[in-house]
Amino acid sequence: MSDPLVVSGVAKSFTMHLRGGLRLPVVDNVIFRVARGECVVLGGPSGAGKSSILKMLYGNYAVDGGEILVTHDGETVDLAQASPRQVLQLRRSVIGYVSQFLRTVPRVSALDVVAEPLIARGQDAEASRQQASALLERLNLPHALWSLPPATFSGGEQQRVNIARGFITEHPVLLLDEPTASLDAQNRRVVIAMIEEKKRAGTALLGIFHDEEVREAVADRIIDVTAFRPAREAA
Ligand SMILES: Nc1ncnc2c1ncn2[C@@H]1O[C@H](COP(=O)(O)OP(=O)(O)OP(=O)(O)O)[C@@H](O)[C@H]1O
Repeated sequence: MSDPLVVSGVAKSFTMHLRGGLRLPVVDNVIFRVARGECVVLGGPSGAGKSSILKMLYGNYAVDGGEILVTHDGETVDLAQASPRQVLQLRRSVIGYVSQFLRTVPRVSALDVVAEPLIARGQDAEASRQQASALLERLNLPHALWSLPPATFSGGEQQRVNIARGFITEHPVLLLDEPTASLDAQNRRVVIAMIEEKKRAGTALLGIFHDEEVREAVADRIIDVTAFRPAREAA
């Protein structure tokens, strides 16, 4: 059976249009795979390209070349070549993403922000809210906040809403961009346990974790992204 995520030969550079079209190569020949039930961590210093790789794998950044093969139910799609419509389909059913910061929607309660991905997939609204409640409870979000829009929440509270929203579905591939950066030790431990459960359920996880304790606890493998540093072009 193919691994859910196979990346090969991926390259990315940014073109700075406001600086006379200056080209900034970020990564080149990115190559790795993530198996079911495995948590692979992207490591390397600030600016090495870790977030850029995650964003390419979620279809937020276009790639300059290479393949991002995503396999689910025996069907393989090259996300690097996928149409916007295919990317949206993949996000709905195959690739989940916990970004570093929650994108808040005015007037939508924390509970509904968390339940929404299940409701969007056709699950009964009440059952979805119950699942959302269980996750918010587990992540120690005070009950008083559940009915409020998260825009005014603290960084750590928003991050816990974001984690609950990302973990509520059963996407076979889950991308995590520093999900524990604003959390206290108790909630970091909750997230570690939630990641372990996803692994046992067969999810392929790929994440960035600056917190060493979390990284050591969850990582099956650490990939040093500096291995994909592009050869600098002659000035
Ligand atoms: N949208 C963008 N436009 C221009 N340059 C960008 C863009 N996104 C990232 N970069 C550049 O790409 C390089 C890699 O950034 P990236 O955020 O992927 O690094 P990182 O390894 O995740 O860093 P950190 O650990 O600090 O989050 C940086 O030099 C950054 O300035």
